[in-house]
Amino acid sequence: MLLAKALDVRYGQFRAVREVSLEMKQGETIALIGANGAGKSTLLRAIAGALPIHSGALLFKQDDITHAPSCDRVKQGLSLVPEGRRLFTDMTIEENLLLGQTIHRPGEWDLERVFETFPNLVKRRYAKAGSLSGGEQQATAIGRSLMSNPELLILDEVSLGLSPLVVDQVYASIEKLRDTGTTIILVEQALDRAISFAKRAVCMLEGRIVLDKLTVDTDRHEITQAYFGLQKNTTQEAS
Ligand SMILES: Nc1ncnc2c1ncn2[C@@H]1O[C@H](COP(=O)(O)OP(=O)(O)OP(=O)(O)O)[C@@H](O)[C@H]1O
Repeated sequence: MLLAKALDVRYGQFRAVREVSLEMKQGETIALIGANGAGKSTLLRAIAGALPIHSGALLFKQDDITHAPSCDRVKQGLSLVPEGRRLFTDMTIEENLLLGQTIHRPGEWDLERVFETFPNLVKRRYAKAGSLSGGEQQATAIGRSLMSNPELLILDEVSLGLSPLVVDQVYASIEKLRDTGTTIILVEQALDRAISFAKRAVCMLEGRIVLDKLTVDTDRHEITQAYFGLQKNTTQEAS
């Protein structure tokens, strides 16, 4: 589904993502792990087309999308739920959700299904997004992505700023998506949650991937070592 070959992403002269290669199959779930500043958001934003790729190649369903604009990537089925949600605060939940549908990708997701998946949004359907709680905003941001009927859903720090109870609710929803076969890349700071959610753990350190393993083949200790750069590179083919 996704193939990244030696991706470099830069801010001016600074290489925030360095020679990252990653292959992902349909239905797979990856937890992207790493310390603050490791390059996770930069990588996800480059995959989604929100940042230019300096060098390397990116293929989605075998099409070269290295330099494709983000709207074309959404049309092809790739959708990012960005860190910080980025909702239109003066628009209602329903209006924000409908924005996800403007590209008219066919599929099973529509307003009704989003409200079924996130029942906490039903009562707030006509409320302005700016007046929502953090959890409601997160559910709206995920719902807006789902409205584009994505084949690859990228979730950047979905639990950021949410209370533990609300995080549980958001995870219950995205676990449903995972279990129905949606391909997901997720950035999650809570290591235990990341490991239990995803089939595969990919850890970044200073812009590079330093560990890439199936979660059944690794453990908290090994990931923590990679997270802090305390062991030698354990990147391997996870398939
Ligand atoms: N707009 C920017 N301009 C310049 N440097 C940036 C910019 N955004 C991020 N960086 C730098 O790029 C590096 C990677 O940042 P990035 O946000 O991708 O990391 P991250 O792993 O997502 O971190 P966090 O967990 O804190 O969100 C960091 O050194 C950061 O300071």
